[in-house]
Amino acid sequence: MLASAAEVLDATDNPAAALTLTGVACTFVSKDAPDQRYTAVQDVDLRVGAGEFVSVVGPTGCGKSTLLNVAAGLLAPSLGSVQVFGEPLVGLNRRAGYMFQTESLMPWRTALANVSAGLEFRGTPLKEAQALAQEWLGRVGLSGFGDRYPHQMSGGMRKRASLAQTLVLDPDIILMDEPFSALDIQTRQLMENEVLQLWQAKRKAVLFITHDLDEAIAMSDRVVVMSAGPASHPMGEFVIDIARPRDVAEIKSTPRFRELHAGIWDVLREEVLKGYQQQLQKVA
Ligand SMILES: Nc1ncnc2c1ncn2[C@@H]1O[C@H](COP(=O)(O)OP(=O)(O)OP(=O)(O)O)[C@@H](O)[C@H]1O
Repeated sequence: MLASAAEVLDATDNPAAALTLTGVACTFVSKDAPDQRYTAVQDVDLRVGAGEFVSVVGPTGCGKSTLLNVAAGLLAPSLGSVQVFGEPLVGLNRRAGYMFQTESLMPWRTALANVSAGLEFRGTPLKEAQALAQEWLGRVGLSGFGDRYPHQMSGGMRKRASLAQTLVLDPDIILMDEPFSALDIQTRQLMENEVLQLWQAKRKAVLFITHDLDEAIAMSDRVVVMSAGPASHPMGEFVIDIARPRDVAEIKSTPRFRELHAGIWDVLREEVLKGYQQQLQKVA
């Protein structure tokens, strides 16, 4: 269901927002030719409520990762502002945990040591850090694998360990950039269901970036559709009114899922085609 203007306004005013981007623009300046600029995103208003699961979908290169980097505090916007639980974000977003597409595990550390690393860096005593890491390895189904090094684990196991590595720090906001795109479809569905179960138990705010509209609908409370770049911005926002708990594989065959998919794809299709044309022009 396309969110009404009143609903969006109401959400923006809600003081419980975990993350609020207001009027955000990001312009990149070419290192070799400073007069060449590219505005990836512009006029972006985006809000993630406390405990809300929001996905951002959009054509390739539209600026999804750029927005996540802004939310993480890794990239300062050229214009606009970011608020975290009502406070202006300055520097790194310390209330957020990240899970990116790329591998985050340190190859020289075991699974257990990888999961405990963040706590150790924060100054948690080693024994306590290891106990918490072991607990989280159990939650992601890796109890017996704490002594394995990343190269001794499958892709799915490494993703599980990365998930534990992110969640052990108990962040209030979880930022995920296509975390499961490298996995085969079965493993991916298992991981998606596991993330939903963990999220349901802890109800953190999640900003989830994905190319995959099915995944966005299956996981989220709300799906935000970005326009094709340059100056990409949200052009549609859909409330996913499908009951939870959900099984991501099962709900895809329900009439409501298909209806939502058709509605969102209607908005997204043209932008995907534009984005694809732009990619071709860049290559040519
Ligand atoms: N540091 C940078 N310097 C210059 N241009 C950049 C930089 N980071 C991103 N861009 C450009 O900004 C645009 C948006 O990139 P971004 O990676 O955010 O898009 P995306 O939607 O996440 O892409 P994809 O869907 O392919 O992962 C792209 O055209 C990219 O080339």
